[in-house]
Amino acid sequence: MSSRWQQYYQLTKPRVVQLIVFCAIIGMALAVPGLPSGAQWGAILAATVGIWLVAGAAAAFNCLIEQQIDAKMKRTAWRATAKGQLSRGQTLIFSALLCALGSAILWVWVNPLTMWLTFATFIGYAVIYTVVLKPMTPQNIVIGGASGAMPPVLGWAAMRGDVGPEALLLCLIIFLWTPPHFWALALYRTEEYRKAGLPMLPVTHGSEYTRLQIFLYTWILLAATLLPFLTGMSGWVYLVSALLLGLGFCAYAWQLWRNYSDELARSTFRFSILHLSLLFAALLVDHYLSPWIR
Ligand code: HEM
Ligand SMILES: CC(C)=CCC/C(C)=C/CC/C(C)=C/COP(=O)(O)OP(=O)(O)O
Repeated sequence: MSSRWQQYYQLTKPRVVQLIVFCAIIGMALAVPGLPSGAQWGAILAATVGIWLVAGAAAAFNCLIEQQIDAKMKRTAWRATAKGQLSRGQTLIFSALLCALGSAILWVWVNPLTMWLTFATFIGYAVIYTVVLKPMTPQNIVIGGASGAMPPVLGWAAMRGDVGPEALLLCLIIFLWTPPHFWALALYRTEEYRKAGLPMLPVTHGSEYTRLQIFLYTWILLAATLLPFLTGMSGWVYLVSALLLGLGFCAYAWQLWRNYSDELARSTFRFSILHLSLLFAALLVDHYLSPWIR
């Protein structure tokens, strides 16, 4: 890829968006009983591409708004917007084009509900979280996390044309997962956030309080991840996976609370990504295996 394309591509925060799209695909798979039919495969493809583009647009818009903040933090200073390699105008056009193209795909080949929900998610992250909440309150990622939690709802809406309780349950799981995911990172990046003037929880309330919050959230998250089994939505394969992953996350959070080190915070952050990826993979495997095992 030429370096200019690479710069634009990196603005879409590809790794984060990959997991977001994966969670949306699981939402789609769970909305269809059994294997999808020929026509459903078309909708799955269109919804995947549409959600991918709009999520990438939201990430690029975030880079546009945070150009100066990104330039102050080591983790983000390399971004083309922060370095001045891409102008505000170029970034705005790029984000608008991705958003328009993704929305059009969702409107034409999926359904209007999915388009509107995806657009609302774009506004939730790019405007409400980035512009309003992030510079204002240490609860920024708790409230703003609602938009990052939407992908299973978008996937479900794409296949069913409605918002089912099953999808809302998956949304709740990502919503509760987000605080320990982000605060683990914020713990070993506290000084960077302080310098950038952002009121992240470890900056405003200190390390120990943040670690306690992480520990409490991992337990609430573990309880919430049992709900798909308890409501009959998923089977034993999912339950065993959720218990192992959830207890693993609680164990990391306990260690982090009692014996803090930056290295442990980094490992906890990495584990959070593994946790969500495997939990959603387990939902998928369970969905196809359960009819044979029950
Ligand atoms: C408001 C909600 C969220 C916040 C504030 C947040 C924050 C962050 C931050 C700051 C990073 C960057 C780590 C780095 O530069 O090393 C990151 C990485 C990551 N996040 Fe999140 N996150 C949120 C929601 C999500 C959601 C909903 C997902 C997926 C469903 C997700 C998946 C990931 C992944 C996969 C990475 C790793 C990226 C890489 O390895 O380069 N995040 N997150
Ligand atoms: C339409 C749709 C599905 C949208 C999804 C929205 C989206 C991309 C959510 C992911 C959240 C995310 C990248 C947080 C990074 O935090 P940050 O922005 O504080 O991180 P930074 O410091 O790296 O910029």
